[in-house]
Amino acid sequence: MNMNGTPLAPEPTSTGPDMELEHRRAAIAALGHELRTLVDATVRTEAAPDTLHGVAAGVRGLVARLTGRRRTRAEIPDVDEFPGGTRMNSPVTGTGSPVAPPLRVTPSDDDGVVGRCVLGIAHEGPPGYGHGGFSAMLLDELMGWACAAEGTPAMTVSLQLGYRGPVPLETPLLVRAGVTARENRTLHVTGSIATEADPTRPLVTGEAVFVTPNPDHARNLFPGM
Ligand SMILES: CCCCC/C=C\C/C=C\C/C=C\C/C=C\CCCC(=O)SCCNC(=O)CCNC(=O)[C@H](O)C(C)(C)COP(=O)(O)OP(=O)(O)OC[C@H]1O[C@@H](n2cnc3c(N)ncnc32)[C@H](O)[C@@H]1OP(=O)(O)O
Repeated sequence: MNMNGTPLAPEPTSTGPDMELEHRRAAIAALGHELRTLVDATVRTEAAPDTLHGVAAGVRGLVARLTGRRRTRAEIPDVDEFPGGTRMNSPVTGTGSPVAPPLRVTPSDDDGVVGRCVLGIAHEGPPGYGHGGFSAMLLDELMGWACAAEGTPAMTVSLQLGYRGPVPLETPLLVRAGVTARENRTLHVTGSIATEADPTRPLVTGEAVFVTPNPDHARNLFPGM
């Protein structure tokens, strides 16, 4: 199973096309890391309006430097592995994403998968706590990884959450997900979010149904697959 690594990808160790891929991923992750720092600084700053206008102009200049071909809707980038692997710009796991925490996914000691991340002020709902929608995103994503880890990539058709306690920001979090039952193309998945410091007290629990699209449907949905 492919894992999402640390914010800055490791130094390339392979040769040829693999090295080029690692270089591209490292560059995407490096930009993502700086953008997340910018996002965090942006949502925290109390700088004067003149400073904010100056920074906005600087950012406009940076956007103009991202020239060349842009990927089209539904195109699968060559740095990605789909389905069930690295997604550099995923809003949840993507090390290149400005908004992803990003969630780092590893296999669990027991069945299923584990995700680790820290939410920041950019992910805030109630002051000091994570937005409930972000909790849903973390769980939905990790549940998808649990399906993929079993060799059956699938899409969410239903997701039910219990919010038992607020999820603290700037606190290491432990997300868990595992497939509990399957019937043909339908998978039942459960998951939870807790803090690393208190892993047995779930703050959010989830139950979901995932379905692996039939092959014709999958080809229609993901023509680039
Ligand atoms: C082999 C190709 C694999 C293709 C790759 C597929 C997915 C890969 C995607 C990501 C995997 C990678 C990593 C995971 C990362 C992130 C996870 C994020 C997850 C998401 O963010 S994902 C976005 C939100 N998600 C949607 O956008 C789905 C909208 N949906 C549909 O596009 C269709 O729904 C579809 C295509 C899923 C199935 O369509 P279909 O035509 O293939 O299948 P069909 O309709 O026949 O249903 C088959 C059986 O599911 C049962 N069923 C249906 N709905 C149900 C419900 N609500 N509750 C309980 N059971 C339900 C039926 O009752 C039937 O059961 P039965 O067979 O027993 O009668």
